[in-house]
Amino acid sequence: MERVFVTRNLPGPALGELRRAGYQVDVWPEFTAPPREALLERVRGAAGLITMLEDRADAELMDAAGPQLKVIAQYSVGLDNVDLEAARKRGIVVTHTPGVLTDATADLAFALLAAAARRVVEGHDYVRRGEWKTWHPELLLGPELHCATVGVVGFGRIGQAFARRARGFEMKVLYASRHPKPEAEAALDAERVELDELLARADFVSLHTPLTPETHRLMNAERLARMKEGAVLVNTARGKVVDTGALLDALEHGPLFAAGLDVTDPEPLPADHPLLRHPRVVVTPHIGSAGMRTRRRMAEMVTHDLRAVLEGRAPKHAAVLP
Ligand SMILES: NC(=O)C1=CN([C@@H]2O[C@H](COP(=O)(O)OP(=O)(O)OC[C@H]3O[C@@H](n4cnc5c(N)ncnc54)[C@H](O)[C@@H]3O)[C@@H](O)[C@H]2O)C=CC1
Ligand SMILES: O=C(O)C(=O)CO
Repeated sequence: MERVFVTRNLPGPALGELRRAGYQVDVWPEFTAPPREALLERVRGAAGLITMLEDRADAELMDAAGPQLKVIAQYSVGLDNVDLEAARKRGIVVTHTPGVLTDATADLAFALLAAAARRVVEGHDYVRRGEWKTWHPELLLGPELHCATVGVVGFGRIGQAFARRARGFEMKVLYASRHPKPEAEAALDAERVELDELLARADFVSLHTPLTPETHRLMNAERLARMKEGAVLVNTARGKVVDTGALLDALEHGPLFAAGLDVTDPEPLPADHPLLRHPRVVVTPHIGSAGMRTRRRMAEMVTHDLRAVLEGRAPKHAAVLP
């Protein structure tokens, strides 16, 4: 019986189905990720791994698993925690979950934009503190969403889905992308511009690139300083795409009005982190894809692809096919 190690429990029936199909499914029982030593120990002898954020799937892990390891099925679309080259060299297939989580993540990005701009969390805290004494024309003013200009950085699946939501609010869409996207441009009446121009013109900037050496700290002090006065930054990509210290500085002394962050650096963000003391920073704990239906479908995708590899068929969502 082939063994599969799963680094956290998954919602829905997918793991039960994998067991019924004859696999020995070993699930890490805790809510937090396995510590490194435990991870290296538990992967030993596995033919397949289901990994996710916080699991460093590198050469050391692959070698600790052993030569029978055929597939790493990553329970996310982002693959920045997986060493794809190491997998390729060892003949290990890597799969992931593109597409299925696009709408859930775009929904959350838009929710963060609305919450940060219109001060939803700040307003809630204000009421909870018992400070709501009267209606006042100057209470908690924020920038308008409708008819604003939004800048989308990384115009792939989630970036375009976010832009579709922005169009529903009659926003003008600018995008920065390595390659032109003429079809999406036409459908969304979007304008491709250089990143610096986007930062100078957009009222709201939403980040949707993968984390790569090129996008690491893409939003550094210099770029944050180029943003429009009163702008709002939304990050549902990866925390390391933004320089956290520079972000705080841009909020306190620079042009930024507010930020909505689903991903942070560091991540998880400690409760005493200075970002959480800023009244106009809204943080969610990396829940972009956490729609109930989405997370079940992600579980189906990883288990179906994992079985495909172990049973000699082609997986549908391969990032590495040696
Ligand atoms: N917060 C969350 O829970 C989630 C976060 N994500 C993050 O969102 C990312 C994007 O996901 P998808 O849209 O599905 O990927 P995608 O591959 O469809 O889109 C990414 C786009 O970014 C572009 N890009 C890459 N480097 C760039 C650069 N330097 N400048 C401008 N554009 C650049 C790519 O060409 C591509 O068009 C994932 O890699 C992941 O890190 C994804 C899902 C959930
Ligand atoms: O899919 C991803 O990349 C995530 O961050 C979690 O769904």
